[in-house]
Amino acid sequence: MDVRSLGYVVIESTDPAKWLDYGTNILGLMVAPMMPDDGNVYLKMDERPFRFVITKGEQDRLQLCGWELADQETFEATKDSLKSVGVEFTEGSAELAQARQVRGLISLKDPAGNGLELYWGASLDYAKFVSPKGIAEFETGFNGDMGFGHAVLPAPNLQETHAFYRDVLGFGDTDYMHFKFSEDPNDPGMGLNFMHVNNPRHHSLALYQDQSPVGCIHLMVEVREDVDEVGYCLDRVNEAGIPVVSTLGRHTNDRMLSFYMATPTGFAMEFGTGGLQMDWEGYTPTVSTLPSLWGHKFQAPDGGH
Ligand SMILES: Cc1ccc(O)c(O)c1CC[C@@H]1C(=O)CC[C@]2(C)C(=O)CC[C@@H]12
Ligand SMILES: [Fe+2]
Repeated sequence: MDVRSLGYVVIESTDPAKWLDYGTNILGLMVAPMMPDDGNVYLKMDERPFRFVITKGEQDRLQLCGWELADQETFEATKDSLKSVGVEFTEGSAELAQARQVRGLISLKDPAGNGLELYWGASLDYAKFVSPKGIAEFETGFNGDMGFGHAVLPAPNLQETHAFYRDVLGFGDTDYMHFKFSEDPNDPGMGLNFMHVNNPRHHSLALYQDQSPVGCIHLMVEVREDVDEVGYCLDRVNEAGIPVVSTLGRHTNDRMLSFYMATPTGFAMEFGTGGLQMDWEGYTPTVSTLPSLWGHKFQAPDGGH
C-alpha cells in the first residue's frame, strides 16, 4: 500500500459557525474560496482547496480522516486487499468525489470505529494562502504532500487497530509510548502508537489506547520555521479565553515545539513548529519513555483530553 499523507479531516458539528470563527481567528486558517453557501465550513492552509471540512450534523465529533493514496493503481490495489482481508468499504459517489475535490475515494471504518476515506487524485487550486492572522506558511511540504498535520485517534482495541493500519494499509511504525496515570500495579496503563505514511512527517497518525466521546484525542497543525507564530497563537487563545489543554513544550520523539488548546468540538488542537522531517530508509522504530524534553504540562490528570 502506498498511503502518502493525511489530506483532510471532516468534522461533524452542531454549529459549524463556531469553527469558522475558531479556525480563522485563532488558528489563522483561511476560508476556502471554494466554500459553498450551504452552511458547511471549509478551511484552507496551503495549495490544497481545503484541509478542514466542518459539516452540520446532530453530533459534535471527528467524522473521518481523509488519507491520500499515491495514484489510481494504488487505489485499485488497496480495494483488492481490503476485499481479501474482509474489510468492508463503500465506493464514494461522484458527488462525494466532487465535494472532496478528488478523482476517486472509498469510505470505511478502522477496527476502533474511526471513520476514514481513502482517495486518489487530489486537486490543487493554488489559490494563494492568505492567513487572516498573518501566518506566512503552514508546514505541509511541497504542494501539500506532507499532509496537513497529524491526528491522534482513540483505539481502546489498540493492538487490533494498530495491526489494521500497519498490515492492511501499510503505515509504518515510528515510535511507541506507554502511559500510566496511577501507582496501582493492576493499572495496565495506555499505549500510544505513532505511525508514519510515505512522507517525511514524523507521525501522521497516533493511536491512543483510550476512548473519546468526540472521536479524536487531538489534531496537530504546524507552522513553518517560526516560533513566534506559536507564541502569537498562544496569545490569541488566552485573549479569547479558550482553555489551554497543555502548556508550551518540546516533544521528545518529533522535537515539535507546541502547545495544545480546546476546540469547538471538544478534542484538542496541537499548534506547533519545528517538527522533525525523517528519512524512512533504514529507520528503526523506537520506544520513547518520556513524552517531552520540557514543558507540556497537561491540565487534567487523565491527560487533559
Ligand atoms: C508524546 C507526544 C509526542 C508527539 C506528539 O505529537 C504528541 O501529541 C504527544 C503527546 C500525546 C498524548 C496525547 O495526545 C494524549 C494525552 C497524553 C497521553 C498525555 O497525557 C501525555 C502525552 C499525551
Ligand atoms: Fe501530537
